[in-house]
Amino acid sequence: MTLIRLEQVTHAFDTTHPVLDGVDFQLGKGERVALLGANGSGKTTLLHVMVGLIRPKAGTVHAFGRERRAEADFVEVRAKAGLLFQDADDQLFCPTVAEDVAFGPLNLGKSKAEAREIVHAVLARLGLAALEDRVTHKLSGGQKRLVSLAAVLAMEPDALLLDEPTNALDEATRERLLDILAGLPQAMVIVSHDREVIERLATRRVTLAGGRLLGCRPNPPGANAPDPIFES
Ligand SMILES: Nc1ncnc2c1ncn2[C@@H]1O[C@H](COP(=O)(O)OP(=O)(O)OP(=O)(O)O)[C@@H](O)[C@H]1O
Repeated sequence: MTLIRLEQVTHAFDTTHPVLDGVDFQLGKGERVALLGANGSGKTTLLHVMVGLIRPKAGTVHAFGRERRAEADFVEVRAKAGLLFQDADDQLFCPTVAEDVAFGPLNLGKSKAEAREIVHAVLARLGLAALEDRVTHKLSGGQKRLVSLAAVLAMEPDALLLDEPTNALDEATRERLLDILAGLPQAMVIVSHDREVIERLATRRVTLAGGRLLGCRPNPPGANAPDPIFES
C-alpha cells in the first residue's frame, strides 16, 4: 500500500535552476527510505513538498489515498505524516513540554483529558516522563530532539518524515534515539548523513543529485552502484 506518491515534482526557489527537477517518489507501508544527497541537494525541500509546506511549481502529490492540492488537504496529510524538523526550535513553540506534546492531539479534536493521557503515555514510552513540566526552551538540544519526536508521535501518524534526526546529538542520545526509531512501526523517510542511521534503519535508499532522484537498494548483491533512475 502506497502512503505517499510524488509524480514529476519540480520546484525552484529562483529563476536559475530547479532544486527538484521531475522527482518521482513513493513511500509504501512498512518502508523506511533513507533520502541521501549532498548539502543543498533538496532533501528538506522534498520532505516539505510531501506535507504541503512547499507547493511545487509542477507535479503532483498523492498522499493517503488521494491527490493533495489545497491547504485543507495538507492539514490532513500533516496529521498522518509527522515531520520531525531539522531544527527542534521550528517544532516546539509552547511554554512547557506537556503543552508542546498535547498541541497536536488537541488540534486533532481530542479532549483535554484525552490529550493529557496521550502526553503521559508518549513521554513514558520515550523515557521522557521527567521532562513533562519542564520549560521547553530551556531544554538541551538532545532533549528538544526527543521531545520533538514525542510531539510528532502524539499525533499517532502513519508515516514519519525525519530530517537529520541524529544531527548534533551526543553519542548516548543518538543511540537512544536510534533504538526508539528502530522500534517504531511507522513508515519513514529519513534524511540523514549518519551512516549508522542509514544502515540500521533504512530498508531502501534514494539519492537526490542535480534535482533528480536516483534509487539504489542497500547492499545490492554484487554492486553498490545506484540504479540509473528511480522507481516508477
Ligand atoms: N525558502 C528558500 N528560499 C530560497 N532558497 C531556498 C529555500 N529553501 C531552500 N533553498 C535552497 O534550496 C536548495 C536546497 O535546500 P534544502 O534545504 O532542501 O537542501 P538539503 O539537501 O536539505 O540540504 P542540507 O543537507 O544542507 O540540509 C539550497 O540551495 C537552498 O539554499
